This record gives sequence, structure tokens and C-alpha cells, in this order.
Amino acid sequence: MCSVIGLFNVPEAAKYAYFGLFSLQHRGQEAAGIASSDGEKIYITKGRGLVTQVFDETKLTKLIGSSAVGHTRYSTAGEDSVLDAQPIFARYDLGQIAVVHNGNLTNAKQVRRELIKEGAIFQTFMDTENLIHLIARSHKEHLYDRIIEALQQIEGAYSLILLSRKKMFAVRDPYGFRPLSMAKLGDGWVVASETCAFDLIGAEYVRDIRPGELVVFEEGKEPRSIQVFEPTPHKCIFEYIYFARPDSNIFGKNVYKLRKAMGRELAKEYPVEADMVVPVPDSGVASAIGYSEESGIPFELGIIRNHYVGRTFIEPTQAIRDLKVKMKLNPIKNVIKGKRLVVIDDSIVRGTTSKKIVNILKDFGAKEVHMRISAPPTTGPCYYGVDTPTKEELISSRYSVEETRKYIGADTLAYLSIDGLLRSVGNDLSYCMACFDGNYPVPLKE
Ligand SMILES: O=P(O)(O)OC[C@H]1O[C@H](OP(=O)(O)OP(=O)(O)O)[C@H](O)[C@@H]1O
Ligand SMILES: NC(=O)CC[C@H](N)C(=O)O
Ligand code: SF4
Ligand SMILES: [Mg+2]
Repeated sequence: MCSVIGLFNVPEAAKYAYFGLFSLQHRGQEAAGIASSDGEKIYITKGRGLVTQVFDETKLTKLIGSSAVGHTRYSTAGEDSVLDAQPIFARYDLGQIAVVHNGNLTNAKQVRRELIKEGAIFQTFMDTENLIHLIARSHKEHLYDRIIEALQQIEGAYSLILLSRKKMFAVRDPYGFRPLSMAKLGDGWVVASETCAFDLIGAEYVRDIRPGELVVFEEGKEPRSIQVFEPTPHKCIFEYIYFARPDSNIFGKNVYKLRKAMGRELAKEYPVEADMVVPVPDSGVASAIGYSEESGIPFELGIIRNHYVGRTFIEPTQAIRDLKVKMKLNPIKNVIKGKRLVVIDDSIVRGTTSKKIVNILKDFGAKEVHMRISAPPTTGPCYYGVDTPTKEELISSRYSVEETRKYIGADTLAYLSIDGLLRSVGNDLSYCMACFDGNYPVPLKE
């Protein structure tokens, strides 16, 4: 996952991009970057680390102009290195361009191989770089036509924002895997991965960019919409389960409300006699409230999260993930001692978190630990922007529910069913659930 933000016709655009990215930090912790334009030239700063580590007042002041694009990165392709930070910037025959991308291109290697054969020299290992090459090599006269021509050659998941010196373009793939919304800020426009970014900078939500739609922002004109591809919606349901922030509305619905609904469904499907419902913070909290409301079992914050540690799932190495779970989560002994707990988390991916948590809870004297997961078992990898690339890494692809229960050491373990998940989203069938049901909407070419 990554986050993208774009601002057009907003004075000091880079500063707004910075604040926007700050509220989108949960979508990527590896690298951050902003490119701005004053109409004559594009300026860019990017680096490894969190938004606050990459930027300071001096750096932001140098990013002049009233348009900007920004990115926080969690790599799905390429490397976790400074070279592979976004925006990707290039000079080419039409001028200068900067691109930010959330998603993952499923034919990236093939396109890259062909481009290299034709003489292209790649600067990064990122799938996103293909796009810049395709735009630069196009023979069309206008950037707008070149973007469309490039889009016709890429496949997979993309919520993209492209910045030229004078224009901005926002586009979502025909499946709409990743969210992308637009808002009004003063006389200008903001495009961002999640609406929580709008709240922070005081922008007013207008609408979502539609699957397959390209929106062009140009000075003195209203944004122009072109439906480049026929929409075939397969919005990522895992955005609701885990990735997005609860205070965001994505794909037209509030994340917090849906997470609570998942918790309620889970309580109906898998009730258990217990003394308290305890969430695994952060993303287990909303579904635990739902479970507690439905079951009538009191909700207790039995596990406290250290807020100076980020998300563990998106850490690239296992050793760091292991360490971070312990640094991050610690139970309140006095609350849980001698008690029967229903512990709610949103997902078990590799099993790192659940195993550690059950262990510590038992060590601290919990009488019973009943693990309840507000999503179905994650049995398949994601090729569309979530970094679960191999089946081997996914505990549910190797183990049955009973084997997983034994592995994590819980007294019982149950997952929300696929039907239960669908009920929580109002039986809307326009979601991708491939990592749970194996129905991949876009086949992986390599
Ligand atoms: O089985 P695992 O491989 O451990 O992955 C699953 C865990 O990772 C995520 O939490 P994370 O710490 O990333 O973020 P959160 O604070 O938003 O819940 C998710 O909410 C689970 O708790
Ligand atoms: N998680 C993402 O959205 C990643 C975007 C892009 N594929 C990259 O690797 O940088
Ligand atoms: S495979 Fe899973 S994580 Fe990937 S887009 Fe589909 S629902 Fe989302
Ligand atoms: Mg978690």
C-alpha cells in the first residue's frame, strides 16, 4: 500500500501536501516525497523514512509553486531504497513530469523488458517507472493523449497522480482497486488516497475518481473528466478491513462503521462465553466494539499500544516485525488476569502478531484466550498493491484453522466467513476479495 496526494491551484501547495501525507502515513512508512511546480519548473524532495523524517521547514520552503504531488511508500515492487522513493521525476521532450502511484502493475516486468530491449535506461526498480518511459516514448503531441496511450499498455492496480509544469492528472484503474477521492480547497483542488487528508487541511470532499476515469486539472478551467476505460469495479475489501483509516470514507462508505459491522457479524457467527472483549490495537478496535455491542460482553482496552511504533505488518523484514510487535503491544495485567478473553484482530497474515499476543496474555495470567478475526483467512497473496507476495508467507495458506490455533496457542480461533464479510458491506458484490476467495480479477502475467 502507498498513499498519494495532489494539489492544484493551491498557494503553498507543498506545505498542504506535507500535512496531507502526515495523515496518510499509515499507508506507507518506508519513504516519502513531494514534487511541486510553479508553472515553470518542477522541484522535488524525497527520501527514506517517515514524512516527518524526510521533510523540515527548509526543505518544504524550497518546494515552491501552487501545485504539488506527494507519496508515502510501502514497496510492492522494486526495493526499499532511496532510489525507489516516489514521486518519480523525469525530463522529456514535452518538459518535466512527476508521478505518484498507489497500486501494483501486474505486467510490469514484461513491459520493462520490452522497454529495455528498445534501449530504455531505467533509474529505479519500481513498476511505476514504466509509465514515465511509455509517456516519454509516445509520439502523440499532447501529454494528455500520451498518458492515455501509456495507460492502455499497463495492467493491474493504479491510483495515480501525474504533475506536469502546468497541469495535474488523476487516474484510477478500471477495477478501482485503490481508493482516490477529490476535494475543493479554496479556488483549487485536492486529490488524495483517503478523505482523512481532506479533513486535516480543511478541503471539502466532492466525489471519488471513478474506476477507469482520468481527471485533468488545468488553470482557469473546471476539472475535465474522461472515462478512459469501461469500469469493472473490484474495490479492495482489505482497505476496509485493515489499511484505510477509520475516520476516512473510501469507496463511498465510512471505514469505522464497516469495521464495526464486521465485528457484529463475527459475534453472530462465532459467539463465545467470556468476561471481556479485548481488541488488538489499532485496527482490531472498531470490530471489537462491534463484537462487544452484539454479544453484550463488555469491551475493555486490555492491550495498550505504544504510539511511537508504526504498523508492523508493513515492515519489510520478519526480524523487525517480531521485535516491533513486542515494542508495540503490551497487556494491562490487572485487567486481564484470571479473565476469559475474546481477543479481536482484523487479520492474521503471517501470524506474528497473534502468536506473540496470545503468549503474553497467557503469561500475564489470562484464563482463556478466544481469538476472533474480523476477516476470512488470508489464503492468497495480493498482486494489486498489498505486500503479501508469496503463499509461503501466509499462515492460512499452509495451515488449517485448527493448525493455526495450535500455532498461536489460543483456546479457540474463528474467522468471519466470506458471507459474513459480504453482509458487513451490504452484500455489495463490486469488491475484490481475491486474497480470501482466490478469484483474481486481473491474472498475474509473471
Ligand atoms: O499476522 P501478522 O503478520 O502479524 O499480521 C497481522 C497484523 O498486522 C496488522 O497490524 P499492524 O501492526 O500492521 O497495524 P495496526 O496497528 O493498524 O493494527 C493487522 O492488524 C494484524 O494485527
Ligand atoms: N504499495 C504501493 O502502492 C506501491 C506502489 C508501487 N508499486 C511501488 O512499489 O512503489
Ligand atoms: S487481493 Fe486482497 S488485498 Fe489485494 S486487492 Fe484484492 S482484496 Fe485487496
Ligand atoms: Mg494490527
